[in-house]
Amino acid sequence: MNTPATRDAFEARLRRIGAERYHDLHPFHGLLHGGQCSPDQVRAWVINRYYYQSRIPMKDAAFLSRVEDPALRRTWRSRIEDHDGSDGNEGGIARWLRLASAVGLDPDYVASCAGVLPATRFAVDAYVRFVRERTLLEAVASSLTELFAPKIHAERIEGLLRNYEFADDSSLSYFRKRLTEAPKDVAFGLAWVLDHADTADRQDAAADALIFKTDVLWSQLDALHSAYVAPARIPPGAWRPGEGLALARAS
Ligand SMILES: O=C(O)c1cc(C(=O)O)c2c(n1)C(=O)C(=O)c1cc(C(=O)O)[nH]c1-2
Repeated sequence: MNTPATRDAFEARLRRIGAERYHDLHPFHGLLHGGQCSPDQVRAWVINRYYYQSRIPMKDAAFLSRVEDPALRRTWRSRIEDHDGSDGNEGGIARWLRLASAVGLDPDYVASCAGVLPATRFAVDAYVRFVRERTLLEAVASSLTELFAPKIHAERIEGLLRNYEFADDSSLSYFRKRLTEAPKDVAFGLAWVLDHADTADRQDAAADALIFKTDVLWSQLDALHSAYVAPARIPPGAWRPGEGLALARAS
């Protein structure tokens, strides 16, 4: 049997996956953060990314339903509240819909998930299914893309504020809040994975789960780029510019 890598070497392997494959490297993020997206391209991103946001608490609920350890459940359940809200905290989904309004979309339209690209659905649904069906180690490891998220959230806040009129403290509050939520989640998740990936096979499985998750994120941006960046190829049934606008702006 292969001997496992040391804790430090294994952590370095996970971080290398992020350095090579995380979606901060995707050209669509370059366009978005650099101010080169049209209002409709920003809207398409907001609509499709909402689908990811809306499924995150569902995948965390799927995870919780499989955990037998009350201590692990107690720690993990705050992830659901971070998105769904709780007393005194409006939650990430409501904050995302504030962003939708700020870019001129009807939040009810966005929340309906009508117009989400088929490939976005396939990728995101695959993530929920992965967490429901694979080992707990693979499920936790797949959330570790969040190791790399604070950097992209900080870049996004800075880039959107600099380049787009809709961007202000209210419309970007989702990302500002994630800057404190994500590090707490991921510190726990990383320690848990390092503790539980105690054989070479388990380390390989955890690394593969993280790679799978980088693919889930990358595919969503591929779908957006293909549909909405010239030469745009919007699939049948997906959002078309002019649809789902807030009434005041549509007239
Ligand atoms: O904006 C981003 O690039 C980004 C990436 C990720 C991620 O790496 O999966 C998450 C988020 N944001 C995020 O806001 C979020 O709540 C979140 C939860 C999770 C997860 O897998 O449980 N990832 C992410």
